[in-house]
Amino acid sequence: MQSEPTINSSPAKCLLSAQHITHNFAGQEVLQEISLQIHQGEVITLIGPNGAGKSTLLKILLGLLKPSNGKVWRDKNLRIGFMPQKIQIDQTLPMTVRRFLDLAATQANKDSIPREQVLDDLNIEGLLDKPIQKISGGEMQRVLLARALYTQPQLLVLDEPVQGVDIQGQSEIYQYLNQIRNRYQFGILMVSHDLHIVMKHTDQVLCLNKHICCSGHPLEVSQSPDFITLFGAQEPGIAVYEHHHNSQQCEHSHGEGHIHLDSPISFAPSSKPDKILGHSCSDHNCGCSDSTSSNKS
Ligand SMILES: Nc1ncnc2c1ncn2[C@@H]1O[C@H](COP(=O)(O)OP(=O)(O)OP(=O)(O)O)[C@@H](O)[C@H]1O
Repeated sequence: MQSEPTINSSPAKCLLSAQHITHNFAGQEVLQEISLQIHQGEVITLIGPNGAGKSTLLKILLGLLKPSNGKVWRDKNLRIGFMPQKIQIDQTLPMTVRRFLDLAATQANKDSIPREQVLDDLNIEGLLDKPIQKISGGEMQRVLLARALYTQPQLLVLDEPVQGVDIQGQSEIYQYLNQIRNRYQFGILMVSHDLHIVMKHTDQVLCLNKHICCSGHPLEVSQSPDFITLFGAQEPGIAVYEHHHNSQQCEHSHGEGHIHLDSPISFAPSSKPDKILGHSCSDHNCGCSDSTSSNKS
């Protein structure tokens, strides 16, 4: 049984819950009986091979796709910042990065991350007046992340956020996500193929191959036979992040007065992003079981 995520020893608020999601495309089953929950301040990473159903599951959780069966519940008025895997923009559309970001901007509130800070943190100021079609793949990832943050999210949903980013940039993005999660208590759900970096910056790993093969703390998942079958054993030199809890307080997930930021991350102009690239909660009651939106078909 998973322990409840805590912020200052109080159970963290559930942001989203999916129960028994199944999905078929033209009669072919691509998701089977998926259940999960995401809480405030929690990072869940979805891993799985190509075609495992990761993007399909995200679309269902976001409400962009109706599942063939199952229910998705979202907290009332939940603001979700979504970073898609890729985005198609017409080459002839006259659109600067600034305009692209402003289209996503919503009214700031006292708990939200300031837009100027997002631009500064992600080192985007120098890109603002460029046509969006002219920026590099790695720059685009930073712009897409900034766009997701401009929506003042309570939940960030990131589909392969480091795709196309160089190794240093990948590490910077994951560290940055970790910092802002600690500071603003977002929930984060992300898809990644990058196992050992992800392991360091996630609370729960959910390993998907149409169904949930294994899930839980990164250390447990990395030793699970199902995980090893899918991804192979982790090399001895790869350190898996250990996240220590006790029943009273979480060392890493903190509310006011308990913020532990790592050293500030800077996305150095010299780092030229180039071409590179949970748990199953069915047994874990977070109080979200009252489903308000049934998508049963
Ligand atoms: N709109 C669609 N119509 C029919 N089949 C689809 C559709 N979208 C996805 N699929 C199929 O569903 C399966 C899961 O696709 P999905 O994109 O969710 O996988 P994924 O885990 O995100 O893969 P990847 O790691 O390659 O991005 C694949 O077999 C894919 O071909």
